[in-house]
Amino acid sequence: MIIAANLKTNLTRKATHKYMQELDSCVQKSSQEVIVFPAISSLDAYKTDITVGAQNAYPVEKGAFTGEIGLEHLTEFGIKTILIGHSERRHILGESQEFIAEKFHYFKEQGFRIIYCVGEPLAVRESSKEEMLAYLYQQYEGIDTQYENLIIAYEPVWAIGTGKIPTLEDIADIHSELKKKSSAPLLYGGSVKVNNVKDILQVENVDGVLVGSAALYADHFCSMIQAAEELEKN
Ligand SMILES: O=C[C@H](O)COP(=O)(O)O
Repeated sequence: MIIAANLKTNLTRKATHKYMQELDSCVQKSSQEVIVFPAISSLDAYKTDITVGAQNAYPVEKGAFTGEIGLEHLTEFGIKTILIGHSERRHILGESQEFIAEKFHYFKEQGFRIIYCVGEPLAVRESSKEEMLAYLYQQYEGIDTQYENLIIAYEPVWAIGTGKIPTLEDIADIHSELKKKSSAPLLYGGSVKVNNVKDILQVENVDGVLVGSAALYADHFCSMIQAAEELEKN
């Protein structure tokens, strides 16, 4: 399974080094694929089996894009994994589908592993299933859903950082619909915690999880990796 941590705007470089060190011993004992997305200023060439990814980068090698980083900055640390389309970039930072697709194509051309996020806000969730799926499918526009290095993460916006999650039946239903769009591994994200990860990982068509706040503590994140490990052994 794929167990990913998005550290967002948390953990300094020093704290991230400590975090990676703590996590490393956990990952050594596991056969799960573990990916960590540190804050941009905490990117580094970590000596670890954990895949380190970028939460964001501008689709350019380098240039005049104040406040952004480009391919050159990722290459310095051997980073070949990137998160694209996260709801915080769509809804807080105002990234359009067109720009997200541009980023996707740039990093696809560079052969990056892309974790591509889709998800609906609460108002859309409360509309009909058809409207909700239409909203989600619009987030696939301009994206190569057959890209071999693609992982998709379904993250309902209203479940992110709120402690609310869809029912397991709803996750199963939406994941089965999304699998029709792409056979890429499909992660669930949004309020995944130590106490619900096992149930979520057992839902059909859930190939892993993308965890935010509950992954900020290495021991909590490690418990989630162990939960996935136990499920695979049984
Ligand atoms: O990328 C991760 C998601 O936004 C989930 O965040 P959360 O686990 O804090 O709800």
